[in-house]
Amino acid sequence: MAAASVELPVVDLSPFFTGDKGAMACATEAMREACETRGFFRVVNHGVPAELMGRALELSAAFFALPDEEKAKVRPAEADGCKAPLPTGYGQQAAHTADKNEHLAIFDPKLGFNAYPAQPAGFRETVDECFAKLTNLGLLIQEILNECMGLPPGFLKSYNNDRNFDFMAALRYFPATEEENIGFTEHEDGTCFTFIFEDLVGGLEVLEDGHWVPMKPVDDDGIIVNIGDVIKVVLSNNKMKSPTHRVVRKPVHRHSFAFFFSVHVDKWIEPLPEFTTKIGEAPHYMKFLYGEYQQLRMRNKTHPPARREDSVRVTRYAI
Ligand SMILES: O=C(O)CCC(=O)C(=O)O
Ligand SMILES: [Fe+2]
Repeated sequence: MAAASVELPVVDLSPFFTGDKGAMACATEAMREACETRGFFRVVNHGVPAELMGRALELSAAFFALPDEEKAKVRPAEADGCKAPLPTGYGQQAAHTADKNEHLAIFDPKLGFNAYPAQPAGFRETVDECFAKLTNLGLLIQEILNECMGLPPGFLKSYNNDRNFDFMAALRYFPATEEENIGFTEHEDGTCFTFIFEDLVGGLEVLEDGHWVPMKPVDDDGIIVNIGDVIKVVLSNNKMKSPTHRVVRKPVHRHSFAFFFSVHVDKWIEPLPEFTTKIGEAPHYMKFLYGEYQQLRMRNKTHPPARREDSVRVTRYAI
């Protein structure tokens, strides 16, 4: 029997735009609770126009519907010399991997890494606008998380004030077949946190108490926030959750956008004193270089280990 779908806790961000201090405190508390219990929540009144997200999904559906030869042309001008930390442009998961999706990766437009399709018209402007709006939302969520974690004001911002490693992916999942339906294998995100917005097809699932629980597709213009390994597991020394999730495929194509709020690859990551020495707790992770972790995670995709349990996860650094 299929598990009942979960409705994520909703955090209304409007007080942060109106300046209502009491309501800001309530929203912060709701976010803290969601981060500590589940690591997934939904934000509404977040400042990213619903019309913009809808347009981005429509344009990405039109792009992914193009013939493969057309899509394959969307590569950075100097594919070999491109200094982007991860592959940019169009990509499809390799046939030998379990994941069955295709994607278009977008970095901050000002870095010059991006390749955009010529068709459909308006694609570039729309995704660039999404990137800018989601970056602003990321900065706001970072500030609220800073408060949730009880850190000195502005700590997370100065911990990593380099936004050049954030990126966004437009994703399309292929329809399920009789034999298999994995769209994105189970994983935790390696980010600080991730934003997801999607069409109404569904398929995102979260592992809770050993069971896969489907998430109801968001139909209220909300954005899903998913806490990642950096802030949650490591900086907070496991106080906050970095949930295990996956995407299962449905009878029809599914479209989504994921925005990854990340850190500089040269950043050393380790549990903060606020969550260890200052409270008399032993660190649960050793110090590691973010870029190394990211590269090992990429290898999970390009050279998947024979046994799923051998995939590199943040537990590699667990003490
Ligand atoms: O497409 C989605 O809804 C989720 C994708 C995801 O989990 C990821 O890109 O890390
Ligand atoms: Fe994910």
